[in-house]
Amino acid sequence: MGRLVAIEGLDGAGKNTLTRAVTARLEASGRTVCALAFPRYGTQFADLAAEALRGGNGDVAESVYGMGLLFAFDRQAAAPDIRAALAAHDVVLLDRYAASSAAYSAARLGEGADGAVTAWVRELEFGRFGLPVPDLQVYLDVPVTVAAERARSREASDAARERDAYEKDGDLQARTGAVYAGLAATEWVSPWRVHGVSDAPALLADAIAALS
Ligand SMILES: Nc1ncnc2c1ncn2[C@@H]1O[C@H](COP(=O)(O)OP(=O)(O)O)[C@@H](O)[C@H]1O
Ligand SMILES: Cc1cn([C@H]2C[C@H](O)[C@@H](COP(=O)(O)OP(=O)(O)O)O2)c(=O)[nH]c1=O
Repeated sequence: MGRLVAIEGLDGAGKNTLTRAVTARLEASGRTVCALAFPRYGTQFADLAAEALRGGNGDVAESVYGMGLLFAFDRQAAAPDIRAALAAHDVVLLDRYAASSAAYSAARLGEGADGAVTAWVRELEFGRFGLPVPDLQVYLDVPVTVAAERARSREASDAARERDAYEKDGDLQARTGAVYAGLAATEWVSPWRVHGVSDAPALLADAIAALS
């Protein structure tokens, strides 16, 4: 049975880049790795959520809990794939997982890491839906200004990566970062590790290798 590790952080923090570096390092040490990313674009619930964040699907995006349901259904639909990946690999790396819903939803509502919506996400996804609990959650702690600049330059170089409503909202990103720090400090759902902006990916890969 593999170890489940979720990489969390702001838009443009470098989650995808870190996931690839950690995968390469773990594979070089002989471990098998499967990487999955949420939202799972190209599948129904993820596409509904992405459209909503770009002004589609009526007033869905106005509802914090409504968006939380779409992202949660996306993960519920992927649960069989996560379980299959855990059965076949040493490590399954997730680029965003339930904590993304907790952080962005609490930030939108002006709540903290210990507020009502983070408890709702936890109960919905790990209680009612029975999603696999991560062995480790990683907060990629990058200053909001750095993450925003990376997201902006990515948008400029790739038309397919036009920033959505959350990505364009600097205040929301700052509040989301604060909630993530709180989730990590209180070990929301399972153990957390904070990965700093100048920490080497190898540090994280070695910590993940030590889990198994
Ligand atoms: N450690 C880093 N140093 C400099 N640039 C980075 C670093 N990590 C990521 N980037 C760049 O920042 C942008 C966003 O990175 P990405 O991994 O796609 O972020 P995320 O998946 O968190 O949205 C990309 O253009 C990427 O090349
Ligand atoms: C997975 C997930 C994402 N989000 C938010 C974070 C992002 O602002 C947005 C889109 O996800 P993101 O990972 O940024 O996708 P992209 O590949 O377009 O960069 O959705 C949630 O609010 N809850 C979730 O459960």
